[in-house]
Amino acid sequence: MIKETVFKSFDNPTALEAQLAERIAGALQNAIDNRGKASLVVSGGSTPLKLFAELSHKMIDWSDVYITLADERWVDAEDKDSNERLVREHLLQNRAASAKFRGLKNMFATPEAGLSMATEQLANFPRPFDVVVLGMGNDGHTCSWFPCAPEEQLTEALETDALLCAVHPGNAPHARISLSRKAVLGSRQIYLHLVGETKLSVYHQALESDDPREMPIRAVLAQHKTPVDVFWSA
Ligand SMILES: O=C(O)[C@H](O)[C@@H](O)[C@H](O)[C@H](O)COP(=O)(O)O
Repeated sequence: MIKETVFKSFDNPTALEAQLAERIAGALQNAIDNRGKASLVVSGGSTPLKLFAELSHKMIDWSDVYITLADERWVDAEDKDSNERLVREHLLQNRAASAKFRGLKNMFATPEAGLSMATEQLANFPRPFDVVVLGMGNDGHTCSWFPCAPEEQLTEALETDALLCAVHPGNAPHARISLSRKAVLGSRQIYLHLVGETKLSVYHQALESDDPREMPIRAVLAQHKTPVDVFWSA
């Protein structure tokens, strides 16, 4: 059984997005005030789009904010499945247009071949990351730590000291590049952003054991090093 930390519940996604955007913007500006720059890691998928839009209007010093992704599908940045495309279209808009975004996809043919270049792209990011926003799939994956990936790839994602890893999920489209567990936990604050009853029951199932191979989100929930606040809305 995993001991739950902070769980915030909202009646609707709009209320959640307003509060989470406020929290993230506050943390980023605080980092800039204290350390001169800030870093933000966001997830792709469908859940965070309105959060991105809300954040993009916040009045903070966006030109001092470095943004990257928790994971990326190995597709071109214009592809409909690209997480970078989502970030460009929904987050790097309005006031946030001046943020420094570095994506994870590059010109190499595979994520394995592109790992070093992607790692170099993140070299000047403030670490630990100030804020990491994660999503969760209905199979209990987060980032691209898929339970259906070959065992050695999941082991690598969960155990490597490297920043990034390559994953080929068995049951999800596209090869992926993903932050490792160590990279994600190397942050000041993690938010887990969940919407809907299905995600709530998957989350409760995740809390029942600490075996991350079955449900890799447990690798984030079953630790005490980095604070994880769960933001859930109906
Ligand atoms: O590229 C991705 O797919 C993500 O980064 C992934 O980890 C996502 O956060 C979850 O799959 C939830 O996705 P939804 O928000 O679409 O449910």
